[in-house]
Amino acid sequence: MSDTPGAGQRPGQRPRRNEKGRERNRSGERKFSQSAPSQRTRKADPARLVAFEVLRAVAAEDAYANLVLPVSIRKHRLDRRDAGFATELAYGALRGQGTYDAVLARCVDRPLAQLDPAVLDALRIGAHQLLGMRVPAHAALDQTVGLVRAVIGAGPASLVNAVLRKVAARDLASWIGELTANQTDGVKIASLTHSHPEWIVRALRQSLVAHGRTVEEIDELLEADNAAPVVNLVALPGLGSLDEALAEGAEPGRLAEGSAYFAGGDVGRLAGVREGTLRVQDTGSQLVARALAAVDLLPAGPENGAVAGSVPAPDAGSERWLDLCAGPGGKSALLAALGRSVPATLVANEPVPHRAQLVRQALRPVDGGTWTVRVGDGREVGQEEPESYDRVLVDAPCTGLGALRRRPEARWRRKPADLVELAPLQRGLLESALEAVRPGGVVAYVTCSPHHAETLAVVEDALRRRPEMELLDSGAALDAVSIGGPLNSARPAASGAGSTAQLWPHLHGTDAMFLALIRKPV
Ligand SMILES: C[S@@+](CC[C@H](N)C(=O)[O-])C[C@H]1O[C@@H](n2cnc3c(N)ncnc32)[C@H](O)[C@@H]1O
Repeated sequence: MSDTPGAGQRPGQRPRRNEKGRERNRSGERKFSQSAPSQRTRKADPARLVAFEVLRAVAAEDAYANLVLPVSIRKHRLDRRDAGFATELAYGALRGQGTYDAVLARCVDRPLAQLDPAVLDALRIGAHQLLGMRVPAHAALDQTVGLVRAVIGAGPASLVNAVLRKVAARDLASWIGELTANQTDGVKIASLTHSHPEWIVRALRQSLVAHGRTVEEIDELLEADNAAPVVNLVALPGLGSLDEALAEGAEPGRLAEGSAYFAGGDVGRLAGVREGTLRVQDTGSQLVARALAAVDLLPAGPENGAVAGSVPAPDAGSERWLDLCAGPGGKSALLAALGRSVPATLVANEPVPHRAQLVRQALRPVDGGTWTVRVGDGREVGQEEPESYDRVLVDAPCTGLGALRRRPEARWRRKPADLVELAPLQRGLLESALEAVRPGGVVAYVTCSPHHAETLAVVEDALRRRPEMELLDSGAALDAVSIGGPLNSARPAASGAGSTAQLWPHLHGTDAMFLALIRKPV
């Protein structure tokens, strides 16, 4: 189905979309509207308007796309198909911004920075429909120009029309060929081809090598960042069930026990999700939490009894667990549920009050009395409660370079300076965790970034400062909780003892989670 008058649809009529939210293209050819400008679409298609609002909020208000998108979808009362189309359009335009801006720069007669930012966002939305989605060219043009006419004005609408016609003259492969024709620098080529900032391409190439992979994998890794991730679910052990999700078409997870992949749209319609016993959580996050919960401890000596303080007093024989950086509580909820059968009590620490509230909400389905939320700086816990915990998770604040596929705008917002700012915090948190863990207990240092500076460099520094600590075989610990066989994620330590582990979107279909398990000697 097309949405131009000549193809059976009146101006302003909403385009029809198929089950996946894609607009239908009867002929598959690229055609433009033959109607006079006065007859063309004057109203904004609500799905495109939603995508446009998301891009505007991201650019002008520093908003997070995943937070503003559902609000805008609700405001414009999009049905499921239109919501799918708006999501693909907004996220795709944000992810593809680097490549699309390079294309647009070839089609606009002035530097892009001199365009009205709203017009530039509309052009990005048009470019993604033309180059990244299979929207018929006439529909992409007519509807995007209609959007601009309705929300920005007639003058910009003509500019957008002229520019998008030039964009539509080639397909994406042909544009990339054109953009990279005279390039010899592999980083620049990958950056233009896969729409990542050059510094991130460079950092991810180095990360692959640092974690024992090869630089040749970079294209696959960057491609994986650009694919919309399927929603991963976890049923809290002993509390939740996958049955309803599986009945709704979810597929059983291939790597983590109790997990599933859900491509069926809004998870909020699942009762388990509403109750909090079935949670959206990346499989990589599930695996690192499970690895910490399952890894062997050494028995504490008799003099190593835990200090009470604010920690819930456990029964004799039970364990005390600490999640040092808990907000918004995804891993806390899984750990607390896993701890029920140990039994273990959990302290979930988070310094940001509204995030601490999210942790409480996440923990609500788990029996009260087995967990507490501490609101404070994790760097102080080690001194306040030395040698108090059996297992400590440090899911450190990081750049999130391993979760770019989930946060479409993040790659443009992150800066190399963030690494410098985060480094002392990451080191301070790991140091505090190593203080807080009891002899024979284990600390898991985790990031959703594979960047050398926030993974290996932090762990190697800590082990240099405390050579008595034992790096465990973190790769084997992940394999032990994998239901899909060995993950091949280990990087043996330079010292020869133990390994760190790194998961990858292009290999494991997970976020690029890093894990180092460190045991304190008895
Ligand atoms: C990567 S997130 C943790 C994600 C969480 N573990 C989950 O699975 O939902 C890092 C968290 O550390 C928190 N944080 C920042 N500074 C901190 C500090 N000084 N001490 C403890 N946590 C901190 C952030 O507010 C953020 O909520």
